[in-house]
Amino acid sequence: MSGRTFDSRSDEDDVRVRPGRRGSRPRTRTRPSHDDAVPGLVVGVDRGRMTVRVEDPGGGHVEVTAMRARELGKHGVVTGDRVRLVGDTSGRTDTLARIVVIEPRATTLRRTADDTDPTERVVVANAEQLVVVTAITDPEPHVGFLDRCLVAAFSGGLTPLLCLTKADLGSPDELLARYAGLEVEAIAVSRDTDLDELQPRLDGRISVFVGQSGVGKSTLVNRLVPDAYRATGGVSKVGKGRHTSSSAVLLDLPGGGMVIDTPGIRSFGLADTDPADVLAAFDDLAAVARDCPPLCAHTAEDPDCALDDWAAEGPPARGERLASFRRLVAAVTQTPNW
Ligand SMILES: Nc1nc2c(ncn2[C@@H]2O[C@H](COP(=O)(O)OP(=O)(O)OP(=O)(O)O)[C@@H](O)[C@H]2O)c(=O)[nH]1
Ligand SMILES: [Zn+2]
Repeated sequence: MSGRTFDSRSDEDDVRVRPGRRGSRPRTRTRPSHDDAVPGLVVGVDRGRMTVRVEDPGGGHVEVTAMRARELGKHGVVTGDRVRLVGDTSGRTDTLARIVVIEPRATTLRRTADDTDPTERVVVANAEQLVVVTAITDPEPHVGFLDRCLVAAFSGGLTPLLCLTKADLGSPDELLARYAGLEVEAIAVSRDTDLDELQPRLDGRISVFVGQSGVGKSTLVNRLVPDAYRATGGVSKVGKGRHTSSSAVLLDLPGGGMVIDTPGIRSFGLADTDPADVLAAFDDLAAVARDCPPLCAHTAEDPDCALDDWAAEGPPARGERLASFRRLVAAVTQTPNW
């Protein structure tokens, strides 16, 4: 009698549906479905080890140490990523889980690694707001840095918020005037006054804080998140606090919401960002720019840029807004002065 015996399954049978629960998805050897992988939020990354927050059945959460599974290929995992884990997700000491899925990112904060590597990399995922911390004085504001931060926010889908520190040392008016045309929200704070204006803007949202050295960012984060233990005043941060890596760390605000502090991220080099990404963040200008000639780069040198007519025909505020927009577009192509 010819025909197949029970032992003569084809290779295909091996990778197709195994008999099992009705309605279950086909399981294949090559592409595991990860239906049973556990969801988590990456709260810190340190030399290839991720700290991932996973809900526990009791309504709290545990922090699980995890590595990236090889199947993710080149896809990096960053703080703020929503991921799925397999393996030991108990969070017990000396256990290690594997990250098998990185969920699509709602926003991305990108920058170049340093002045020798011109590739933009994602440094934080899924933050809603970019809080750009700058001192009114001591150190003097670095406007190129601020402009590039704003571009990074606009092009990555984050809402920027300027936080001007050391308000006890000077007036914020000059800085504020510079950003008036952009309609970017700004708040002045100082170490000795309350944070009543800032706090409601952070509640319930994920905000990533960036700032150059000495601006008072650690002082501020410590006040917002009392158990953050960020080192201040130039003291080394290594060994202080729960997370000791130099990468971005996610911290819970007592009133709800989260802060992502970025101790190792003090500059923003942009390389792959396109001026069109900046334009997309300015609804009013983008609508006008539809009348521009093809290939118009919307700079002051483009002779028929529709934005020039729009500014000339309206109140002076339009001119300020256009000038600010063009400054940001120029910042995209600037070589950063770190
Ligand atoms: N006058 C004044 N000084 C402040 C204020 N906030 C912070 N400082 C001082 O500014 C210095 C820098 O503060 P940090 O909080 O360490 O600044 P940082 O931005 O974290 O800088 P790094 O520690 O280099 O990362 C410290 O000497 C602080 O005491 C403020 O509101 N007013
Ligand atoms: Zn144009």
